[in-house]
Amino acid sequence: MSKVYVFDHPLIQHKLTYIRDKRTGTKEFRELVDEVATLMAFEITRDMPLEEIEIDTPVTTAKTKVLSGKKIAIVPILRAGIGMVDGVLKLIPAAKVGHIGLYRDPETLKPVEYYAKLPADVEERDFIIVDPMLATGGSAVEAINSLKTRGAKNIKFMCLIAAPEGVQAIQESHPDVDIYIAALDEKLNDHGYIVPGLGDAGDRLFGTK
Ligand SMILES: O=P(O)(O)OC[C@H]1O[C@H](OP(=O)(O)OP(=O)(O)O)[C@H](O)[C@@H]1O
Ligand SMILES: O=c1cc[nH]c(=O)[nH]1
Ligand SMILES: [Mg+2]
Repeated sequence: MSKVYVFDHPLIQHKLTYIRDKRTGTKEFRELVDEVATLMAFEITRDMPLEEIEIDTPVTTAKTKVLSGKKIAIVPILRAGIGMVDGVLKLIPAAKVGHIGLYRDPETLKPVEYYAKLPADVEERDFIIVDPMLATGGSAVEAINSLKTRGAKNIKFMCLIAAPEGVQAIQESHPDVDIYIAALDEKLNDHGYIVPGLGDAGDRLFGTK
């Protein structure tokens, strides 16, 4: 069963309040999403493997630790996931970036894939899928399917706000994928929007509404 981690650090909660606020404009919304993505990346990398090396400090020789060079790929679900990429790259600058293009059909709420491009060495990489919203879970489940079909084995899913329905959908379809969220909201409304949520993440990021 997928584990669910809620990163409710005070800084994340504070920034999320302004992300949710409908008075927050595009520029500030984008900056805040970027900042929260960085803070979440700090938490999500806690289990990165280390190895011991020996170095000379100005005082003595010391055995100390460095990252053991695990290969990471960040995969935003287009469009809204793009808003989280740079924030994660600030902490994992050597990561490769793949893209999965999906939109949710407004009538059926089912995801429609229109693009996929991943790093060539898919099987050797650990993937972090990023998308601000996990609503019905249709897009996340489809993005994970898409990665697995192309050979990905180790996948994490990271979002800002999740609905219980979306968490359940990932857990049922992909119990090997752990879920990292900043807030678990109450429910979905009749249009499949998260309540209280933040509205349409893509539109708020890119100023398209
Ligand atoms: O869990 P679900 O019910 O599938 O909904 C979540 C998806 O909906 C939004 O994308 P949207 O379809 O609005 O596309 P956009 O990013 O291009 O705006 C969001 O960024 C997720 O990808
Ligand atoms: O609340 C929601 C649900 C899906 N997609 C969004 O951008 N917001
Ligand atoms: Mg959208």
